[in-house]
Amino acid sequence: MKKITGIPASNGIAMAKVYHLIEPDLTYDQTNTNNPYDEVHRLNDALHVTKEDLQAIRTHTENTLGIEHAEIFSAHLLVLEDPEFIKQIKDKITEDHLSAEAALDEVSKFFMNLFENMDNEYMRERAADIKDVSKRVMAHLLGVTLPNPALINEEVIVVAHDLTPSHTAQLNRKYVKGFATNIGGKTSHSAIMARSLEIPAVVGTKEITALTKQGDCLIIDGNNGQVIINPSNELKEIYKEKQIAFKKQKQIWSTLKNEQSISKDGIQVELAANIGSPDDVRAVLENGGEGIGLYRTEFLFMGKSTLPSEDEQYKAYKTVLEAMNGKPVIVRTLDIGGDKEIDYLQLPEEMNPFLGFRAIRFCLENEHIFRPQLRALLRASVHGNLKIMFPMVAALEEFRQAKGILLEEKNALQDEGVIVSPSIEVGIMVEIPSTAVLAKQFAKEVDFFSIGTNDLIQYTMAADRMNERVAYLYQPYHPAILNLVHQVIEAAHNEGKWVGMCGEMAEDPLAIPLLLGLGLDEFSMSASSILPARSQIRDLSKADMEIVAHDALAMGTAEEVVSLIKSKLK
Ligand SMILES: C=C(OP(=O)(O)O)C(=O)O
Ligand SMILES: [Mg+2]
Repeated sequence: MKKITGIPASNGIAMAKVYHLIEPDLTYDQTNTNNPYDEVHRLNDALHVTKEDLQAIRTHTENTLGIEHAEIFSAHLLVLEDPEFIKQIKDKITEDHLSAEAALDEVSKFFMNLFENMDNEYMRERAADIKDVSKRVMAHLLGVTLPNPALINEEVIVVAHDLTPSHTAQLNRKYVKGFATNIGGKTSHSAIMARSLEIPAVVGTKEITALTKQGDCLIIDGNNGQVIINPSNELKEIYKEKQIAFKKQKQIWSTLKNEQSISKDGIQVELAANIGSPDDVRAVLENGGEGIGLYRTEFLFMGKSTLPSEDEQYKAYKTVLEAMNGKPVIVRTLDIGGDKEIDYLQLPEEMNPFLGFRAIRFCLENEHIFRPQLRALLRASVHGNLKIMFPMVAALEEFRQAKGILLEEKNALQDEGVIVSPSIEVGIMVEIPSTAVLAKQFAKEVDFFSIGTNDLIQYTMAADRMNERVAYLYQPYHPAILNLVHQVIEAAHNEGKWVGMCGEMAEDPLAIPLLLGLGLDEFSMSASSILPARSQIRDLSKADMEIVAHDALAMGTAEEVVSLIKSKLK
């Protein structure tokens, strides 16, 4: 038995077998061969088993996650069956006497290069398919096993160095009972995903992959970050009790499902949810969400091999708007970059991806991707209460340009006779310090702000949100952050605009009293945090919290702020 501690990322307790989601080393030594015949034979075998793997994954994915998620594997099968691709690999073996591994590597790199440089989006996307298929064939040639998260069919806790959003998109909630990762923080996407799937997670453990092996028994406590490897029977019993207690607490919270989010002294706020796909709406409604405060649309673009069409997007937005039945739904336009990669877009690697070509910067330069998304949103707007939000806005010109494109598309649709809602609010995320500092000027032009503290904290403190070594500097309660939040709320209220927060800070029980005191109008969080937050707010007096917040703004360190809140919450 061994205990380690990581960063608690999603509430709840899980106990199950370890499933290692670890990418193996695919480097090879042998580059030449004296037996081309044997090498071709090895290649044929590897192609054959890869095909069987892909067919099995496709069927399983289709049955568990739906046909849309399975499409990517059909595209991969097409690559595998491409006669030209296979012929060239075999020629390299028979004519140049390369080993099967070297021949596969050379030919797939050649085709990837060719497709990446084509002036055709569709062909560029094929490069990502080739990369994926070659990886599978290579693994078979080397006799190593690639993880296939889509094939999990028993209860497990996924253990990984990190979980990419495309990995998490393939996970089946029925079987995956929790995550534990080496790296990441509370606001890394694996953590956010765990919360939206409502499964316990502990991230940033540094060494969980090294300390466990496939099939070990694991307990993770997402409430305090504890991870126990191969626990004693006694400890298993203790944790079973804890699981029961947590369930009971959830039942008490559930009585607040249809209640208002109103403080002890009668001030009402809105408790909304962050979602990543239409499937998440069910949990929002079950947890008494009063709206969607952030729909992260990038997940529509991930876990597949091509861009989603305008119609596909329209259907997703319409589904969410209809399901929310007139409650506000804030849809954020595509926010890729940073840790959110989309393979088929083939974006060049950057030295500092979090400071690079991402989100609104990418969309404004790729109108062929931005405009269809805006059209899909405008068309869907008649099905509910839509608000559109632009991510990572650093300068007023970006907002003006994005809004200009939105208006052009609105006019174009109306000219085509399409009805568009006349009352769509258009706002921005405040997640870059320049925008928080200039909130007064922005507030004259936007309809609302939603503060994205996940990024605002990392940019203000210059501390990567993914890096557990600088996690000590990633301080939501730092007076610098509180002063920025205060400034944004004041600027908006002076212009009669409202302010929400969709960063993870909005669900933090220590931050909620301060945010209420600072006058935040809307708190958007993972669905499972809504009821505990409602319970907390109903016990707080806004007038008292205004005094606490005022004192906190004048403090010098996060530690002082935390002691202040703790003393007031006793
Ligand atoms: C909500 C935010 O956006 P994301 O976590 O998707 O970057 C944020 O930055 O706070
Ligand atoms: Mg962000």
